[in-house]
Amino acid sequence: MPTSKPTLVGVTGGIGSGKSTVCKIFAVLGVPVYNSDNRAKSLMVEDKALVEEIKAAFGEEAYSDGQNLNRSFLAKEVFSNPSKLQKLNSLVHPAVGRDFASWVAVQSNQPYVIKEAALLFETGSNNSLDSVLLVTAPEELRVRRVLARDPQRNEKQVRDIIGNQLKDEEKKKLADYVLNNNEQELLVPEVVALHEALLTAAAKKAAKEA
Ligand SMILES: CC(C)(COP(=O)(O)OP(=O)(O)OC[C@H]1O[C@@H](n2cnc3c(N)ncnc32)[C@H](O)[C@@H]1O)[C@@H](O)C(=O)NCCC(=O)NCCS
Ligand SMILES: Nc1ncnc2c1ncn2[C@@H]1O[C@H](COP(=O)(O)OP(=O)(O)OP(=O)(O)O)[C@@H](O)[C@H]1O
Repeated sequence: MPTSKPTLVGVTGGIGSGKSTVCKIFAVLGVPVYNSDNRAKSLMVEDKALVEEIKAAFGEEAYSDGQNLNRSFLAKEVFSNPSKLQKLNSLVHPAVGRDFASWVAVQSNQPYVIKEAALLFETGSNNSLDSVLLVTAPEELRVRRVLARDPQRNEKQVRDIIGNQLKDEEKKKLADYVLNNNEQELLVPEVVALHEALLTAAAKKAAKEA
């Protein structure tokens, strides 16, 4: 039954696991999805204080024409340099956290909503969610998918990104649900089954709080 405060579900997974694909199916089922990666990129352009902090830390080159996020420059800077990545994370993640809270505040009458993020356990933001679904796939399949999807990245760059993310074995210990997106099972029925489980969990939580 819909509540005024929705249950908060995280969907995470390493690069190329298929979490965006899974979230597109949840969205078709009517579940509101907050895409942290996309929102982060918007905030890195729209949030003036954040823009100034990024320019101060990474130089004017972080923006092409002074205003468009220079993603390829930043990707080269941070994904092969953990301390630079940590610096960028420390600027961007608090802004995303505030933006997500404002988004949740206007999601009334929803049983549950989804926060999709490449990094959830790594940032500790799982602690403010009710449950987390981890999407996994074998690493070699993930690398192949990303190289096919992102022609601008080479294999070393993809493996560097993987190296900056928590390993699936560690994430599995922290996740409430795991979806193995290894292309051996049909994805849509698996997401529909998870949707039903999440609706049941949200209804139980709402009944307890009523
Ligand atoms: C460095 C940036 C500009 C590169 O942009 P680009 O379009 O090339 O890559 P994209 O954002 O699509 O990221 C590619 C993949 O890398 C992984 N990734 C992104 N940010 C991070 C990070 N901080 N740590 C580890 N992996 C990351 C994700 O799996 C992601 O899907 C961008 O990734 C970024 O701003 N990252 C820092 C902010 C962040 O942490 N965003 C994600 C969570 S809010
Ligand atoms: N079950 C599947 N069958 C076939 N292709 C798939 C499947 N799942 C994902 N893909 C493809 O693999 C690629 C990576 O998937 P997706 O973009 O959803 O991953 P992601 O986890 O969101 O990655 P990133 O962290 O880079 O944003 C996409 O091109 C997608 O179409």
